[in-house]
Amino acid sequence: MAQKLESTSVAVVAEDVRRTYFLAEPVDAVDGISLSLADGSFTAVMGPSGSGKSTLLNLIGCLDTSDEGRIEVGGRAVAALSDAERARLRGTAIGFVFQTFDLLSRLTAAENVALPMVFHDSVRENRDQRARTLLERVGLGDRIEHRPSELSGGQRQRVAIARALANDPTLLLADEPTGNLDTETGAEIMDLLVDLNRQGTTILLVTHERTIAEYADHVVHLLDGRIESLEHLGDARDVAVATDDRSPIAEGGDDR
Ligand SMILES: Nc1ncnc2c1ncn2[C@@H]1O[C@H](COP(=O)(O)OP(=O)(O)OP(=O)(O)O)[C@@H](O)[C@H]1O
Repeated sequence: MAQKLESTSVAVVAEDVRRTYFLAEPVDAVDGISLSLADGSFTAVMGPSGSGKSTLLNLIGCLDTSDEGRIEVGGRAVAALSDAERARLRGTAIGFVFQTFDLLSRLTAAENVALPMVFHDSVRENRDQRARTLLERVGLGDRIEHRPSELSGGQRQRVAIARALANDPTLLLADEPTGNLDTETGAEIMDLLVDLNRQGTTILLVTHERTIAEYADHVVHLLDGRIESLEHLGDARDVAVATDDRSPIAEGGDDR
């Protein structure tokens, strides 16, 4: 088992990460979390409201910075990066999908998807072509010129996923991506995420729904900003998630 872990490349490492918010009184939103996600893994983060799920995701996604501890994404320690380097890492290696889709309402689906490519490819034709390809990949080849208001919730989330893939990230972070969708549409979005994961994208997803978490291979349960437990689902055989000592968390599956 240890051998398998050593041979697995790691997409994300968090070591004793802490984030405290100071309002009326200090809140330890993330209170010493250590975690390592293997390349190509699919992990869900669950926990009650306020347990630190979104804060953890935002720290890993370089949308926020930790007060203590170390986070590495794709082998790069994010604290050591300048603001510009961190923005570049966020814009190239990481894709984000949010509950509220966050599309620009005046832009078409293709324009929304092409937007993050502006800084990476100066040729408009290339961007347009890639946006079309990505929209086809998420099953929206016939909705390329539609604006968000002309799309269903599930279609909007597909556009958001295509946009998250714009710069070919290795890590996809999804915060309650099915939270605004009915059960059936949510299941379609999860099938799409499973497909992307099978094609190699590492996925870290926040959800409060057990049925959604069960699409992942691993579940991290948070409570009060700490990891309460880790769970390996189905036939997840690799030790894709490990805590501080990087040792296997559970009977990881060699004998399942
Ligand atoms: N910007 C902020 N300023 C102050 N406190 C914050 C801020 N963001 C989060 N918190 C607090 O940090 C704690 C963790 O919040 P977080 O949003 O990470 O929880 P969560 O598990 O994602 O919750 P939910 O399931 O309700 O979205 C909560 O107590 C919250 O009130």
